[in-house]
Amino acid sequence: MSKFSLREAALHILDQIDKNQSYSNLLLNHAIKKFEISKKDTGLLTEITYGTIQRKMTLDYYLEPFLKKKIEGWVRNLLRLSLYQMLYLDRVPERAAIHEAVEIAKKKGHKGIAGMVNGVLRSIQREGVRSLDEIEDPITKISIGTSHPGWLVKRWSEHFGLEKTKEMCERNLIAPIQTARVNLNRITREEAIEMLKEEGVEASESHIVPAAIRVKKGNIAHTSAYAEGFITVQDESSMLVAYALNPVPGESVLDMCAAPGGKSTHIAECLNGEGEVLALDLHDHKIKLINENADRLKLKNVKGEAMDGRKLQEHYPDKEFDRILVDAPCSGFGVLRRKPDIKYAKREQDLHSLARIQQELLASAVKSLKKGGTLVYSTCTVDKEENEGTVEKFLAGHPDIEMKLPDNLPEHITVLAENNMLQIFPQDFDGDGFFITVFKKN
Ligand SMILES: C[S@@+](CC[C@H](N)C(=O)[O-])C[C@H]1O[C@@H](n2cnc3c(N)ncnc32)[C@H](O)[C@@H]1O
Repeated sequence: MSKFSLREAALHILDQIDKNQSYSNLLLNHAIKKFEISKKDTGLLTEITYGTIQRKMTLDYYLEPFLKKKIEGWVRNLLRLSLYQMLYLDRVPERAAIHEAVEIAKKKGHKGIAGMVNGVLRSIQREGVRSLDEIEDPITKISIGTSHPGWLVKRWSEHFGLEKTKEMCERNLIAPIQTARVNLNRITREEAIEMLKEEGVEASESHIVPAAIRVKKGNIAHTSAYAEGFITVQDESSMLVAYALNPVPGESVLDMCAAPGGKSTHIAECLNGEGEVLALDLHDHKIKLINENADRLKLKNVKGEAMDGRKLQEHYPDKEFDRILVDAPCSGFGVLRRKPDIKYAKREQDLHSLARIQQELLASAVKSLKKGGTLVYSTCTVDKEENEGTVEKFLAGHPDIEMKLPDNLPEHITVLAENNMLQIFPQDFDGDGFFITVFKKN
């Protein structure tokens, strides 16, 4: 048995995020190994860690009246994760959460800290927390109530209105369902569901995306159906991108920002072995991920190459592609349910520089697109500057480019498009927030 408890592991992850700004998902996998967390405890560790990050600002609001002085570092994180359990986890008794917190405080600090942690948590247990109704300003109320930085809530409410912003912020606190793409060249969805059932995973067909299944129980990443390449873990919104690109067997396709290869492999599946996908990303270690994914799925027509997409013509001066996907680097605000730390790490000025890179990538892509070819621009974010803004600037500089409504998406998705641009919100159908636009070169 590990000599570290799962709450110590959770605390370690929270501290690492503060110190190194590392990503929670990577840290979690690392901590499970480092602290030898059992399979049984992994679920609770994930819930406590993600939940505490998700609700950090709300927890701080509740803690504030009980703190006599400013507390930072590991002690604040310990208070946050303990309060999270007390307020949001029915299956953890309050006294167990407090007892564990005091034990950790004794082990990591000294008697004084343990006494303070005990005092704060017991007072909250006795007196309860203050109401969010004390906050009058509506933006601040959403910001504190759903733990999204004030500048982001303000920006979103200017872009989408207060109601939609509130809905999105609330939805961002709910864990997403696990979905997978079935490699329809090899098996049907029914067969995939049957295979998974034999391995203890319960899944059903998605009514949103034709290749998708939704998991109700179990983890598909540990099944042989996954290991042998029958399925790929992918969000439903993300799957829509390859549909929008609509590649036809025999074509040559460029995926300009491809790692870890979720969409490159989907495109290759659509090509059914006829045609090629050139999958670029910046560094060799990322290309390795694309190649591993393609190998697992037994796809022979994906070629990974480390390259800055903005320098494509230096490497391939004469090559032209039938279809190009620019699934651009972005702020990632559509995936806050999976990567909650992003909302605190990003600053507003980061979005301006991302928008510049997105425009440069599109400008490079279009140079290598055949006449009559299709270009798709997508992001996993919900932001007008990076999405509509980037598209408008791109169109203004490229009179030979025309935007069109994606014509290969299910109708219940196409209706969400406005001015031919598709912005999916996490509350639309439980998929990630995504933006998809299709262009034609005349
Ligand atoms: C949204 S992710 C791509 C996800 C991928 N399409 C998938 O579905 O698995 C964006 C990727 O763009 C890459 N990237 C950033 N700047 C780039 C550039 N100048 N050229 C090529 N790739 C770039 C990042 O390394 C990152 O892997």
